[in-house]
Amino acid sequence: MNILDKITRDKRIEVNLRKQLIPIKQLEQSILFERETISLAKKLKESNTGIIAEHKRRSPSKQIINHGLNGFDVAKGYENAGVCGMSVLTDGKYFGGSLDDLLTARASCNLPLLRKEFIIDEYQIIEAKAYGADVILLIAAILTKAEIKQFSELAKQLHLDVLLEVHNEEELYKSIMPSLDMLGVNNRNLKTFEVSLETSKQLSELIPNDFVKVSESGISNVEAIKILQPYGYKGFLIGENFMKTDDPGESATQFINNLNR
Ligand SMILES: O=C(O)c1ccccc1NCC(=O)[C@H](O)[C@H](O)COP(=O)(O)O
Repeated sequence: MNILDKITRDKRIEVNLRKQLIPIKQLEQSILFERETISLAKKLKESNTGIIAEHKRRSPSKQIINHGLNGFDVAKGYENAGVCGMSVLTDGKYFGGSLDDLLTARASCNLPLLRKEFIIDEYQIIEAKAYGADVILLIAAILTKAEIKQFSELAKQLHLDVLLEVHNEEELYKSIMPSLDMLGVNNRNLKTFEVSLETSKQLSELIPNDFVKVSESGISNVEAIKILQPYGYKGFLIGENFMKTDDPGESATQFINNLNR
């Protein structure tokens, strides 16, 4: 059983409980459900830097990254740094995140917010909208082609952008469909947790130009971005590199300043 199998096994139990606690009708009545969303894909297309900065407290590969930060400061700091969007991990068991982290980010900034979650049920997409997200993540490795279609079409009806994440060619081929906005290549091998930019390089030419290309994980310096931009990547998802510092916003500011130099 790999880490994604374990996470999705636990997620099914969690989502079934959540559905009983807060029915869909109640989510649909939340104030944020009516909010006009902001397109991350559009922001990335218009940007020269393309940074999506993540709120990530811990992870299966690194354990604790940073537990002591105030979510408000992180979101405000990222916004002041000039990032294009913010990713908020909402999984509790493996990443120490929560939907409260998403709400805090929503209350603190006007960035497009990605709900970084292991989505296996339509309920989580409605929940994402009700808690202020603008974008959802769909992970090809844990979904069938039919689920990717069903979930991405629901997201589009709710005016949410869709970032579809792949790790290899097979996942990419099964996923390409018009209801996606961004295709993300995850550089982290989920069996070994090793990260390699080669994954992004190798898959780039197989991604049709209709989608905004995003490279995810293991990006720890500006050089990595300079290497990936010629492969057509417009978005760069960075978590640990910013979150391991005492001031992720300041770290993102310095990173973007270096990128613009
Ligand atoms: O980060 C992990 O260890 C991890 C393990 C299993 C599934 C997903 C995982 N991470 C989620 C992400 O995709 C990253 O948080 C994101 O791409 C940022 O990565 P990084 O910049 O390397 O923190």
